[in-house]
Amino acid sequence: MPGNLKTKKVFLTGGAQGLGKSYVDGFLAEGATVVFGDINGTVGAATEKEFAEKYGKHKVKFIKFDVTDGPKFEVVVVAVEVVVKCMCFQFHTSQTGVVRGTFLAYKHMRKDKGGKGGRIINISSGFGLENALLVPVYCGTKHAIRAFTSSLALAPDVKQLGIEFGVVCPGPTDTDLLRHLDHTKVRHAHLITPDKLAALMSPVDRIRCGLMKLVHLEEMNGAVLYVDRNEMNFYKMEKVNLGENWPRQD
Ligand SMILES: NC(=O)C1=CN([C@@H]2O[C@H](COP(=O)(O)OP(=O)(O)OC[C@H]3O[C@@H](n4cnc5c(N)ncnc54)[C@H](O)[C@@H]3O)[C@@H](O)[C@H]2O)C=CC1
Ligand SMILES: CCCCCC(=O)CC\C=C/C=C/C=C/[C@@H](O)[C@@H](O)CCCC(=O)O
Repeated sequence: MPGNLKTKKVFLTGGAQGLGKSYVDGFLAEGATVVFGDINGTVGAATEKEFAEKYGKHKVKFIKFDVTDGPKFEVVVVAVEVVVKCMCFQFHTSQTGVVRGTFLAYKHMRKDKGGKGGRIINISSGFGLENALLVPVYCGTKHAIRAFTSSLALAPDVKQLGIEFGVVCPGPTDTDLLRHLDHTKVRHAHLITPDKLAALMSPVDRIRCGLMKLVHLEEMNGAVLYVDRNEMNFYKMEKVNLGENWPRQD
């Protein structure tokens, strides 16, 4: 359980804007030191400046990188661990980045290899829990992220290694992703008008509250949080995978 975050170092990806930026803000507000990466150097630098003014220069650092760039990702994760030697959270915006980043963080945090343990939180979506006629590819990647992370949480040695895995599944949220949705790429786009979509969105703060609730769980391993403007619930994965984990433990 992280308890007081003042001594914690948090690492996030996709932190320049939108939900990632809001998460950076949430951790900084609780006193953590945050390193965040993003592919967008201009917006990332502006976000770093904004938070450095609000929370202090030494509390926040931005690194421009693409989560699909393996070698750079490794350097970033290693650097964070070496510099701060403490727990690490991470968030990703692409599936390749999620898988690679999760294994890198796992490798550097595991206690049996000299790490300090920590929590790895991946960002899925409400579409990682249900099907989505309009965006099947996106939906498939979000299911993959959710299932990948929940499957890692099943490992019998996680306690011993000091690592916990959790997932956040936000509902529709007011960020550029939805505000600037390219309707030509959405299948059967007539089924949802921009007005209807806008009415469903939560403010980013609402999702950040959910994330911080997950972060403060006494035991986080295996937690899957769904949060939208009306609901904030932890789900048991049995609901999604029909009650079976493979291989079965009977
Ligand atoms: N906005 C929404 O309704 C929901 C969003 N999500 C998820 O939350 C996450 C964040 O989404 P939003 O804040 O809405 O999007 P956004 O588009 O506002 O922000 C995404 C950030 O990720 C960065 N990024 C993109 N590709 C990158 C890469 N290869 N390497 C490093 N950084 C990269 C972008 O530069 C940007 O700063 C995504 O995983 C999204 O699928 C989940 C459910 C709902
Ligand atoms: C319970 C509902 C929760 C929904 C939360 C979300 O994740 C909202 C995101 C909704 C739409 C996202 C669309 C993303 C689209 C682009 O990546 C686009 O290029 C998709 C390509 C088409 C496809 O996925 O098949």
